[in-house]
Amino acid sequence: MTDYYYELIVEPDDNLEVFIDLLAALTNEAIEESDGKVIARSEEDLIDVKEGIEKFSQAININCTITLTKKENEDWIKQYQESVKSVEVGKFFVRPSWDEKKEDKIDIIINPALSFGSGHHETTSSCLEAISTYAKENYEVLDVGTGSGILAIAASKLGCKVDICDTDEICIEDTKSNFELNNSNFNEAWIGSANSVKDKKYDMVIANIVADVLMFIHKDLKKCLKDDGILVISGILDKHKDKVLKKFNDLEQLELIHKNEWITVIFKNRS
Ligand SMILES: C[S@@+](CC[C@H](N)C(=O)[O-])C[C@H]1O[C@@H](n2cnc3c(N)ncnc32)[C@H](O)[C@@H]1O
Repeated sequence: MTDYYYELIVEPDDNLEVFIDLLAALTNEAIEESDGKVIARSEEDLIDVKEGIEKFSQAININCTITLTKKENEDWIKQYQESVKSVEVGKFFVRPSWDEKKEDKIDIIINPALSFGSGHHETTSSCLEAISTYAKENYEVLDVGTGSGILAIAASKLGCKVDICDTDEICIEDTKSNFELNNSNFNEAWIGSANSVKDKKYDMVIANIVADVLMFIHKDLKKCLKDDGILVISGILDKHKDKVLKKFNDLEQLELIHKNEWITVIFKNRS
């Protein structure tokens, strides 16, 4: 990338379309139309293009304001990368791959992508806290609605054996890539939800979805818990807290984490 680029702004009093066609013909760069102006930007100096347009506007007798400015080139990729922040939560340090890891924390790499779960959202960070506190080595864990896979990766880095599911196929693909990126392993992955679990029972089930879906799949979540298994549910706006707690009152509430308007609840199955 060069240190500078050139911006040519052409503002005719009339017949803008003709000037758009001319500018498109005179330069290989993408051009932009905005508020009666046509703009070209290039790392070339565009002086010849400017002169060509001046001659043309004189020839067809249309008054045209033409400005050519040399501008400093920004490093957009660097700026974008700097806008994606790492986040420290519980035992974990979640970072994009271009940031340094933190020595005293468990490293999780998540690069920005379409799937939900960068660690910044209150619901994800509360679940990471819950995993920090309640997940134990060799636990069988199911992550329902895995998104980017962040929670499953966190559990796997604590020595748990994780299964993952999401109704969105893209999330399953993203999660698989993120496991690779983190040199971690999962056990089983499927497109779908907790109702696909047949006889398996888990030490811990995590579901960061939304209140109505959690209530809808309540029986499926409970069914795949071991007798004293831990259930973490999140994605619940505090205005839905009472109805969700009522639905899940067949489990013992261990903890409720409140972050801004979001709540996360940790339950223990009643044997
Ligand atoms: C809020 S994101 C959570 C992502 C990640 N687990 C986290 O904590 O950041 C919710 C995810 O649940 C998935 N989802 C929605 N309904 C679901 C259902 N009934 N069963 C499984 N996954 C579901 C969505 O596709 C989405 O990826």
